[in-house]
Amino acid sequence: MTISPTPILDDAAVRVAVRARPLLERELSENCQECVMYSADRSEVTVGKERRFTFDHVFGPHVGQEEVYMACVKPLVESCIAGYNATVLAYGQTGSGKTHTMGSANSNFLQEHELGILPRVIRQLYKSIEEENRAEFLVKCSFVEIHNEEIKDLVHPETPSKSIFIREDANGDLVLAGVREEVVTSFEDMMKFLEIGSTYRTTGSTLMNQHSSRSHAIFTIIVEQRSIEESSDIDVITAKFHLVDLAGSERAKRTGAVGVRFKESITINSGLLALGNVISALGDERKRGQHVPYRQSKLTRLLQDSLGGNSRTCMIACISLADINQEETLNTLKYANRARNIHNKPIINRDSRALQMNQLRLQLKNLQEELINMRLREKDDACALDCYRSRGDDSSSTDLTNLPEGMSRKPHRDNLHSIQDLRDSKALISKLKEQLGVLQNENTVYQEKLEEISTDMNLLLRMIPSWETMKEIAENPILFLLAMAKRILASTKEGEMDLGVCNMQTDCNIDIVRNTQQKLEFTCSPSLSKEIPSLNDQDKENSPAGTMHLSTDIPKIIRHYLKAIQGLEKKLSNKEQELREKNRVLKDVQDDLARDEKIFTEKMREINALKLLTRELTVEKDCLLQKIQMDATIISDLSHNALAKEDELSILRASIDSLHMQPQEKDRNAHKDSFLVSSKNGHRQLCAIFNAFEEHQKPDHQVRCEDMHDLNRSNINKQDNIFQNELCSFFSENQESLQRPTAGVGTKDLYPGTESADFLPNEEAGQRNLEIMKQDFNYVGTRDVYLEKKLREITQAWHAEKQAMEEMVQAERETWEARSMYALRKQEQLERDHQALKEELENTKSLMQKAGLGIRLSAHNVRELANGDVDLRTSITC
Ligand SMILES: Nc1ncnc2c1ncn2[C@@H]1O[C@H](COP(=O)(O)OP(=O)(O)OP(=O)(O)O)[C@@H](O)[C@H]1O
Repeated sequence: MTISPTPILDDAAVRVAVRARPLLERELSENCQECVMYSADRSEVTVGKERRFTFDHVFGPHVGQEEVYMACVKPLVESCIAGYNATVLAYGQTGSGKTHTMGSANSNFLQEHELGILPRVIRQLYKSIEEENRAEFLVKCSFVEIHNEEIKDLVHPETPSKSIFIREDANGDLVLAGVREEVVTSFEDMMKFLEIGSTYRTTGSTLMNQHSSRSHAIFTIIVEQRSIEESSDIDVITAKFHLVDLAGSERAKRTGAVGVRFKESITINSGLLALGNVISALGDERKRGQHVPYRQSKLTRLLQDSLGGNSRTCMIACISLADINQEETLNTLKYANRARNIHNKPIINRDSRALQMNQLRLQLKNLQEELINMRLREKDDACALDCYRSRGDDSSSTDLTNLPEGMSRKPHRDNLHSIQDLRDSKALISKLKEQLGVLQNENTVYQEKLEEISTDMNLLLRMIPSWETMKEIAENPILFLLAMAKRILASTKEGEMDLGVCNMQTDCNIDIVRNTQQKLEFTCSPSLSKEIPSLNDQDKENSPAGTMHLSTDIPKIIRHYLKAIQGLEKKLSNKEQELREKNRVLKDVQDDLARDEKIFTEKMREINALKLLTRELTVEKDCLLQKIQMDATIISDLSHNALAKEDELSILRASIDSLHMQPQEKDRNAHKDSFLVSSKNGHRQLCAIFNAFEEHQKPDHQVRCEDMHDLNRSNINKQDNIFQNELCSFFSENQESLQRPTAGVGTKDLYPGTESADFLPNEEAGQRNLEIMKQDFNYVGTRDVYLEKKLREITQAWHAEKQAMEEMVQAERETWEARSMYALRKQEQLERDHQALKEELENTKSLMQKAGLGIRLSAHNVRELANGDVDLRTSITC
């Protein structure tokens, strides 16, 4: 297997890469400019002029899919094969290239260089599995989306969202209950799953992206591997690889989201906001150790391990280069920058039971090796003795110089001892052989017991969820558990005691045991002293064969017993350590219980606070409803007014049309309004005055036509042609300056009281004439001009009023929408919080229940231990 034994990686920080996509055609046609720059070493990115950020990788618009994959994701696939969880997360504004980068859409029609991360991961995974010949693999996958805070199984779309829950399993890992994980055996099959899932993914068209993903998509690959190597010390390893394509952050104004899209937009943004809160709680130094709000949304709960947990994680922040997106780009980079400070705790996910079995297997192997070594040694010794004997039976004439190498060359007396030693060794070897056999038996028995215990524990774990429904358990759960525990204890103890007796038979000389028993009683634990009497029963049968001569064997026996005592002391210290361990576990459980109680109280407080908030919100909602009602009335009044104005306008239009169509019908009697002049318009109005008077046929006034375009027609000062010529040229030269109040020509004659201005621009006189005329005329101008002006004024006023009204209606509508959305969001948030709290409460309750039982059981076992009734190995904790 390719697994390194190091449990925790040095580099546990979340790695962050930034990828900028090139300008799209739409952006080019809008003349967008690039507002992002990158450093040559591909580690820095600058937005606008000032904001500079550093990341693990910065990919410009011309970097291809392959390069992004190799730099960011390939190492994660490798570590997944090594047993670590991994996550790749694409984040960014809508239309910034997340789906393109992740390759989470259908890849069937793409060319090799266009393939995104997902197909490449799948390909590499199967390649690595094929190359790996030291383990067998089982690969499973699932594909889900979170849309409007609901989880959907994309591979099995018929699964109702309501039956999908996020849960913690017995190991504390998060699992998606209700989502079916498919076993997949080849690259092609997994690509098929990806294709099916992406077909069912919720997408929609917005102004910013024609194929916008409206949900967060999570593709999970689970790799289970089992060692097929004899020497391997780890048996089963499981790693999860999450590939997450988040929905894009967006502004409804820019995407043009209304109705369903608008609602989606709100849930997308609130999911991303919750993710942002988690990132800042984990990444902000000042917030270290504070509560991380993983439960704020389903997305954050699902990604709990990926951010701050057991996973190696890489975030790819996708950005757009276009200056119209500068603000969003800046926000994305700030978001990503915070994620860089998150430190995860990745570990290899080993199966603890498999590990235990492995250790037992290893123990067995060591014992077998020991046996082989002993046999070899025995062989050598026997060989040496034969050699020694073959040199003569008379021990006194033996040539000791020819003894085999390694044998004693001491004096004869010592040699006799050596022979005796050799015999003893032989006996010891055979005893050891027996002991080894017994140990092997013991090992087998242990394994069987262990399996029994794990079966019982599994049964127990399976039964816990249906705890309350089973009558006999519900009536007395503790009794039930104790009965089970006793059964296991009894069976294990039986084997244990038998084995203990065997051990002692082979280890000890019975006579000596009797002699030293008293001494041992002072030094050994109650359980040990309990073991020794059992030998007394045996010695009666065994003593003839087992008796030794104390006078000759004392040093050996003492050595032997010292060894036995050491062994027993070792056992004792092991048991003491186990006891300490149990006490520690007990204390932990008690602490856990206290903490759970505290959490429980806090949760109750939170629930009460939430209830209060619900009441307040209900009141607020009622107020909002009232306000909405009022707003609706205002809007309908305003619409009414607008309709009335519309009618008024159409009447006015009709009247002006009738004026234009039937000029002969003009009311000639309304002369007060019909021939008026504004001298502000210069000589043109002079004409208008005279025309008007001519038209009006005022017989008592001498009408003199003063049209300056036809001065020859004028009979004023006709005798003075020179003056006329001068006047003519004066008008043509001073067109501009005449656009000011000018004295009316001959107004003295035309209208009594006015004075002649002698055709010269005489502002004062003109003004005076005008004032005099205004006293009699409401309006100085012709009737048509007057009506048109009036209409213009009314229309303008109406338009202004209409615009104001529309703005008011719009403002009211926006407030109304905002209020409704706020109320909706609050309600949803509340429901979510409520649900999460309920779940947490359930968890806490069951934890407390379990912890309580654990304490009682542990306490029970500790008491038994103290009385020396039970071996710690058989004690059970929940
Ligand atoms: N690196 C790139 N090179 C070329 N084109 C790209 C690149 N990244 C994105 N695009 C193009 O930009 C458009 C939008 O990309 P994509 O749909 O992946 O955005 P998104 O971030 O997933 O948007 P949403 O959040 O709305 O789903 C697509 O047409 C895609 O082909």
